[in-house]
Amino acid sequence: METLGVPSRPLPCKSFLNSTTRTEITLKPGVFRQMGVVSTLWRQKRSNLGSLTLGRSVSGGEKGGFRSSQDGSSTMEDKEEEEGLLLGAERDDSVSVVGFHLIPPSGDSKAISTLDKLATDGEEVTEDIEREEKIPTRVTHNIIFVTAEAAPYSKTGGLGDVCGSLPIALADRGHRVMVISPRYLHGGPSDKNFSGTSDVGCGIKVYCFGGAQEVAFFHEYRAGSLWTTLHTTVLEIHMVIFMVLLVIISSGSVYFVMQRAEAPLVLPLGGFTYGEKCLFIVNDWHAGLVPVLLAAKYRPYGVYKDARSILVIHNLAHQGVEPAITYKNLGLPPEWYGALEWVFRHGQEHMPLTLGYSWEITTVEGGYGLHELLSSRKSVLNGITNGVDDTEWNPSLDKHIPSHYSIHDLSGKVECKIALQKELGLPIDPDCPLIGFIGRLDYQKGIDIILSATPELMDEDVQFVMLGSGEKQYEDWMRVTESYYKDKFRGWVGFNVPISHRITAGCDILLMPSRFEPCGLNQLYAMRYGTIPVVHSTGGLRDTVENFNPYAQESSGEGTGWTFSPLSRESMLVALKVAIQTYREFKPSWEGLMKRGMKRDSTWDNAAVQYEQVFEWAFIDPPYIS
Ligand SMILES: Nc1ncnc2c1ncn2[C@@H]1O[C@H](COP(=O)(O)OP(=O)(O)O[C@H]2O[C@H](CO)[C@@H](O)[C@H](O)[C@H]2O)[C@@H](O)[C@H]1O
Repeated sequence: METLGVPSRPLPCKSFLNSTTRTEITLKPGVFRQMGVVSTLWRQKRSNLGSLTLGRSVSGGEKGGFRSSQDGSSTMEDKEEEEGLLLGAERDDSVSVVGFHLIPPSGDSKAISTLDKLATDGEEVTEDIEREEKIPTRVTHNIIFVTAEAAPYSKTGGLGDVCGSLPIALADRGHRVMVISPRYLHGGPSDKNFSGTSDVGCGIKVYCFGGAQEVAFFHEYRAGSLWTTLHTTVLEIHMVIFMVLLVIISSGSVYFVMQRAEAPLVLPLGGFTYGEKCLFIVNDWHAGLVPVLLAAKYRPYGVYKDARSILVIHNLAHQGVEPAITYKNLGLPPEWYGALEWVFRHGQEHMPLTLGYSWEITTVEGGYGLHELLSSRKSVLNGITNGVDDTEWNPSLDKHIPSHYSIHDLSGKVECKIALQKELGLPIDPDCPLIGFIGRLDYQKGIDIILSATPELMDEDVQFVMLGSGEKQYEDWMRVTESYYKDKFRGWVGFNVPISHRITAGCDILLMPSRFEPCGLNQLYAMRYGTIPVVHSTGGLRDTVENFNPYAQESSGEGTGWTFSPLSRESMLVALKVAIQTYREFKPSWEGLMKRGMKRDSTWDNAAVQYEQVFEWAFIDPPYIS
């Protein structure tokens, strides 16, 4: 069998960006979710710099270093770079490459060896660390997150939150974690999110859409510990932001570039690479080709033969459906077409859903055409509830809110409410129930239900604030409604993280009538802030919000909010009115609701433990090799 990918001799590694001229050519803010992407792209006049791609063909492979070929294949180049660090392969007993070490260009024998540092084989047992409250990690892995968004670098919704927090939680549990995400530059203030990253010094070339896409990697090492008071584990997490340097023909190709799986093999992060015995966590459709690439382009040549991949579905409704020609443009082997072939059916309506999301997506209503496929894979389909990043969403530390508070002293919450009313120009009235909504303005979030119920809701003595952006019809509706109900309604059109924190802290009730909700984060944040969720009983909302029962526990009550079903204007209004009445007339019950929500254990560490269980299962079966 031809073996590709991992050079047996030192691999050149040098930045494309050194000694080059960059010209900014395109600027188009990304609408990541619906595929309209693209970040700022750079055109580069390149000098004769080293490059690397891996792929199927090995023509010309008798030479030394890698070089790319037009069909997406890889060849090796004999020209070694005159400057820069070289990488030497390290192999385990089965001669599989498990990592690389750095060799100075001079060939100095004092190369940095990784053998004693590198945890690549997924079998290493971590040392017993003093963790009083955490379930200890049994096995550590080299984990590669591939994602279109990762906060704080980029975020348009919950995907950014998860991929900003879960990697840190896993790193804190002893795993070596890398996050690969695009470097979106828009020429606006958000560009500064990337200012802490620096050029790794390794570029690769990816052939797709009929041309070479030159990719540079930027890196930021994030150290620290979420649990510094409990123990002193040093986090090791590498944020790898890549930048595509040539014109992208198709907006989706930026995601394809993101998925080319060379980064663990070529990037000498922290002095050594991740190696090929790693675990890819690929998120949503943007990263969905990684398992296909592993199986079709790497494993047949012995590369990544011990790697595993896990697809995390955050939202099945968005699938990045492309015309068939895209497959050819990606340069994937024709025999693998069947792995991707699927015809999108337009116009599917959602029925109200009643059980957890991992079950919902195996049904006709929730599967968006993939229910049969997912049903056939039920044995490897698991549902994990997201967590709350305590460094970001914590009412006693939150840098975005005017007063801090905790379960032991709630007085700051009313101050947050008053400040919010002031900021929004609403009448200041700490006793008036203040209802909030935060989210994308689209069909998933049940905005149409809110729209139909608002006139009746406005008959009540309440205030209502909505923060969101999305479909223009709903944005327009928010503006009109605000001008109509000046003393009661505020519609903040836009994406604004600080305001989202102040609404979460200042409101009494958070409304989420989502048509479907894979997990949902805002209800978790709300409960953490003593804000009572009123939610449609679906997916993750149903899993996380416990319906209020005032008579339980010898009349001291139980539950953390209200869940209503079916999804209709009427049932939502009933739930809201009961919540409003409870707020006004049953203060002790309300405080009980607040405190139970605030006490909920929603740490990312909990979720990370469940992910580790899935990792364990993923490594039991051998990977598919064609
Ligand atoms: N206008 C605005 N301004 C500021 N912040 C805003 C905002 N609109 C939304 N946000 C923020 O974006 C995030 C939204 O996360 P959600 O999980 O609620 O929904 P989303 O549908 O994006 O995520 C998908 O992925 C996540 C992650 O798995 C699942 O929880 C979810 O069910 C699934 O639909 C929250 O942090 C929220 O505060």
